[in-house]
Amino acid sequence: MKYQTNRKAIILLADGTIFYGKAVGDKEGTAFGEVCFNTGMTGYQEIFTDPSYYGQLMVTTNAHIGNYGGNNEETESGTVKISGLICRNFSYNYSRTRVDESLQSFLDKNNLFAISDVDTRALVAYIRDNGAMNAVISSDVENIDGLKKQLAEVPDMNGLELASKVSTKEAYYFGDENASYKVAALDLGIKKNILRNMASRDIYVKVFPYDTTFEEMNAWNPDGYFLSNGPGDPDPLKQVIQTTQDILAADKPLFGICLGHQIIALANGISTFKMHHGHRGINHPVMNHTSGKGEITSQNHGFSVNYDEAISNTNLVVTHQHLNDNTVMGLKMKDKACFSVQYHPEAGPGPNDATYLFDEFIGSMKKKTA
Ligand SMILES: NC(=O)CC[C@H](N)C(=O)O
Repeated sequence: MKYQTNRKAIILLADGTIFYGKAVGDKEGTAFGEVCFNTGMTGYQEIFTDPSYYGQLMVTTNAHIGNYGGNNEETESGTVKISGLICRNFSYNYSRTRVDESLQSFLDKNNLFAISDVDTRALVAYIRDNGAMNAVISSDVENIDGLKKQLAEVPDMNGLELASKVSTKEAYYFGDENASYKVAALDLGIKKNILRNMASRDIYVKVFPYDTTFEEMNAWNPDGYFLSNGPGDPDPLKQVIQTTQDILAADKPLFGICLGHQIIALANGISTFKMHHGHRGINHPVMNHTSGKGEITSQNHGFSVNYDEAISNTNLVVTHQHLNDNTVMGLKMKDKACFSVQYHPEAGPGPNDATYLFDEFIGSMKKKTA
């Protein structure tokens, strides 16, 4: 096993700024995407496999990545979804009892190009000041002009539809078919832990491709509907917005997480916008206006729901807000069994403050079936 790398690599940002690093495993490679950062101290495998990160270059702010290896159960989907990894110290060495392989071998299997030895603090400070932007990471350090040309062709995240890239092609089932509740989940890039959370609460889930209509899902006769998380801009997902409006018109219980939350806002005529650099980490503070308590939450989003439009919309109330910047974190419709959150109640980085939302979803289905 190797413990260090010597191959030079660069990060070239769309505005021309360059940072330097080294190619993990001495690999040659080039990867494009929107550069974003996650502040979680743990959970790197969950981050790398979260479909919501599809097409993004991930900067991890924790100084060490890979030191507890890789575990096949700690994934949010079957494959790595980030387009490239940027870190400070990549641990070729690892130590843990429940380990299946090194992080390097996990990333190699997934053909992920990663670079280490980067001044990630300077890079993150730069993104925080200048905003999220497209970038390229590459070992082809002599080819700056060529990389610049290719980078100019990478589409902007604003307006980009990506759910179709990660959604299942065929419907599938999750959980016990004799469970008390049946939920139809629209897969916009669903995380496995959402399915695990529902199955452990007596829910049998049927996961449908992102472009399934309400009629097709309703034919299975579910007790409730779920709109998942997922990558990209929510606004171009016109068919999903229509399906959501049809679910609401039929007065069925509906729960949405992250991209699903943004879709519920759009279905109510509230717009979304691209944030300056987004929220990605495992300790984001949120105010729950119903309980009056703060919650520590996991977040991963680069778009947000327009607060002024949400607060003046007569169909719904803003139930949760981010305590750092007051952005909309939760919505509830006044006369329908429909609610949503921008954060990830299913994530389990330590605090489990928000898992009560799955119980509330069951409560809303109980009322409907009673
Ligand atoms: N985790 C998610 O579902 C992310 C939603 C959306 N792609 C955003 O970046 O805001």
